[in-house]
Amino acid sequence: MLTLISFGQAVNDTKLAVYSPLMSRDTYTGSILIAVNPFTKLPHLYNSHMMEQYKGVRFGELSPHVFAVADASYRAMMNEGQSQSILVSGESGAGKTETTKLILQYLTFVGGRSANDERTVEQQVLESNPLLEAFGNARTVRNDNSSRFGKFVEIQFDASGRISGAAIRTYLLERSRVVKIADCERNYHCFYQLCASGEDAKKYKLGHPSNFHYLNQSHTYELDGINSAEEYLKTRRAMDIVGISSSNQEAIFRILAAILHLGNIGFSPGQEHDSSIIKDEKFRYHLKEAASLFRCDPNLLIATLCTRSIQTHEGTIVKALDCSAAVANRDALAKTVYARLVENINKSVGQDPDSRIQIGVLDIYGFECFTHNSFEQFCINFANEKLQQHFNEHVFKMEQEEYSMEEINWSYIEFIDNQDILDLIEKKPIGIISLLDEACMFPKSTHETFSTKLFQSFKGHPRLEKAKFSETDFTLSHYAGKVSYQTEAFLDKNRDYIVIEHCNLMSASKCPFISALFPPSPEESSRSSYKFSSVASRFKQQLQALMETLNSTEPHYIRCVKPNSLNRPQKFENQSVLHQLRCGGVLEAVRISLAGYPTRRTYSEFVDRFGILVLEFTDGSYDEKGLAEKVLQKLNLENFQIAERFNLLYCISIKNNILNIN
Ligand SMILES: Nc1ncnc2c1ncn2[C@@H]1O[C@H](COP(=O)(O)OP(=O)(O)OP(=O)(O)O)[C@@H](O)[C@H]1O
Repeated sequence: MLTLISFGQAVNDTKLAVYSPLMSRDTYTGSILIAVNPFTKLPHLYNSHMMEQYKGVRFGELSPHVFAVADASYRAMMNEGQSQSILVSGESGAGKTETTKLILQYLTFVGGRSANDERTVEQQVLESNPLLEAFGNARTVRNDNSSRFGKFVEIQFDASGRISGAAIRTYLLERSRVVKIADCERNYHCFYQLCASGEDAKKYKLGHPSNFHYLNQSHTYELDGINSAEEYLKTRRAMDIVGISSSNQEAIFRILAAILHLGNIGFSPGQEHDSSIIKDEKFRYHLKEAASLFRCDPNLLIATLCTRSIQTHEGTIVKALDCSAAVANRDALAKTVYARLVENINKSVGQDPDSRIQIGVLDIYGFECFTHNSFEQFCINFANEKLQQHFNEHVFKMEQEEYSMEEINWSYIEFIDNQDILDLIEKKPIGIISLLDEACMFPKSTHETFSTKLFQSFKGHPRLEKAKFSETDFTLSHYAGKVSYQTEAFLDKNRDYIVIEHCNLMSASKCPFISALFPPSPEESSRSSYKFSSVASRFKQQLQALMETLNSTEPHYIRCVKPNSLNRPQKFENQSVLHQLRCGGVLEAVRISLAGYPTRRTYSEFVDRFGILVLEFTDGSYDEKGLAEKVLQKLNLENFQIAERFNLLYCISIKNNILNIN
C-alpha cells in the first residue's frame, strides 16, 4: 500500500498538494513522506510539545510530519516485534541530515529513560551526530554542512522498547577532500575546529588554517554563523558523552594535527635519478612535527614517503620515488590515516549485542546528474538504483500483492524494473565494476582501453551508450534519467592502494591508539608493496550488506526536497522539485497508486466518518458493511471495491476526493 503525504508549509501552495493526503491505515509499509526543506528555523514544529502530540497517534491522523513517520516505525516495531528502517534520501542540501537528526530526537524521546545522567545511551546516540558531522561533513558549493558520506544509524532497543545501543555504518567517505579542496569549499570541519582551539592548537604547533596546504587551497576558512572554537568544544563534549576516553581524544586530535603537518612536507629532486628528498629546513620542520605527533620514527617516515619496496625473485629492492610520486604517496598516507580514524570514531557508540529489534535510519545521497559526472556520481547513482529496486519491491510489489490477496479486481500495472541496469553495473565476471577493476589491475590500462572494452562488451545494451562528442564517456539510462559519465579519472579514483609501508609505519607507532588503527595484516605474497583494493567493489559489498539489512526490516520512506537552489525560505522552483520527485521514484509511486485504489478505509472508519450522510439507515438494521454500501450508493460513487477479507473498502481517491475531506 502507498501513502503519499506532503510536508512543509511551502508545499501547500503548489500543485503537489493535490496528492496529499491520499490515504491512511494502520499499516505503514510503503508510506512516503515528502519533507520540503523550509530553509528557516521552525523550532515550534520540532519541540517536545510537538513530539508529545505525535506520540502514539494513528498515522495520518495529524498533519504530515517527520515525527509521524518516526512514531509509526516505533509503534510498528513494538506491536509486530519487527525491525524497521527509515530511508531518507534527496539531493545535497535537501535536508537529509536535519531530518535524520529529528528522527533520532524523536526515537530518543519515546525510547529514552528519564535519567539525569548525561551519558545515557540515548544521549550517546544524539551526541554521535555532532561527532560524525565534525569528521564527516564539510562545506561544499551546495551546502555549508554537507555530509561527505552515507550513513546508516541503527538504534537498538530492548524488549520493553527502551534504547539499549546504537551502531553506525558509513559508506563512501570522500577521502580525496582530506588532501584536495575545490574553490569555495572546505576540508572536514574538525580541522578548522582544531586550528581554532587555542591551547590545543598551540600544543600541536598549529595556527591559522591558511598556513596549511590541506586547508588553504580554496582560501575559504570561515562558515557563516559558525564559530569554530565553540564547535571544537561541542565536539569535545560529544566525545565525552559518547564515551571516548580523554587519552583517545588526545590521540584523535594529535592525528589531525599530524595530517596537517604531513601535508606541508614538500620534496625536491634527490641526487639519484628520479629520486626525491625533503626540500629544505622548513619542510623538515613539518616532517619532524608530523613524525612526533604520529609517535613514529622520523627516518622511517622519510623512507616511507620517498621510496617504495618491490619484491623480486632475488629479494626486496627499494625503489626511489620522484617528487610527484612522493607527493602522491604523502597524500595517500594522509587519506588512509584519516579514513581509518573516522571508521574508528564511528564505532565508538556503544552497541547492544543482545538487542533483537532495531530502527535503522539511512541518510544517503540522492541521485546525482551534473554537467560533469565522474566516478563518485557513478557510485552514488549505483546506490540509488539499488535503493530504487528496494523501493519497487517493497512499495509496488506489495501494493499488487495486497490487491491479489484481498481479491480486488485490478489490472496489473507494470513498474519499471531496474534489474537490467544493476546487472550491467555489478554482475560478475562482466559488468562495469568488474571491467573497471580489471583495468585497474593492469598497469598499462588507460581510461581509453577501459571504455573500449566496455563498449565492446555491451554493444547494443539498451541501458548503455557512447556519450555524444566523446570516444570514452559513457551514458547510462538510469531509472531517474540519462547520465553521461566522464571516465578520465575512473581508474585513479577506483584504485585504493593499501601501501604496506604505510601500514608498517603506523603499526609501529608508539601511540597505542594509532597502532591499533593499523592492525597487522596477514602476509600476502605480492611483487609490489602497493596492493590494489577496489573502491567500487568494496562499495558494492557494503551495499549488498545494507540491502540484506533493509530487506529484513519494514521500510518507511522520506524524500527530502530542496525547494530552490538559492537555499531561501518561501521560494519554490516547480521544475526542480518535480525533477527531484521523479528521481526519488515518487512520481512513479503516484502513478502506480492512482492506477489502483489509493484510498482505503475499514468499514468502521468509513461509517464513523460518513455515516452522517445516511442517518436514516442507522437504526441498527444494517451492519457497518451495509451502511458503507448505502453511503456509496447515496453518493453515486462507482470506483470502489469492497474487500471481504480485512473488512476494507478500496476507493479511487482522485475521483472520490470527497473521501479525503476531513
Ligand atoms: N527541517 C529543517 N528546518 C530548518 N532548516 C533546515 C531543515 N532541514 C534542512 N535545513 C537547512 O538546510 C541545510 C541543509 O540541510 P542538510 O545538511 O540536512 O542537507 P543534506 O540533504 O543532508 O545535504 P548533504 O547531502 O549535502 O549532506 C541545513 O544546514 C539547514 O540550514
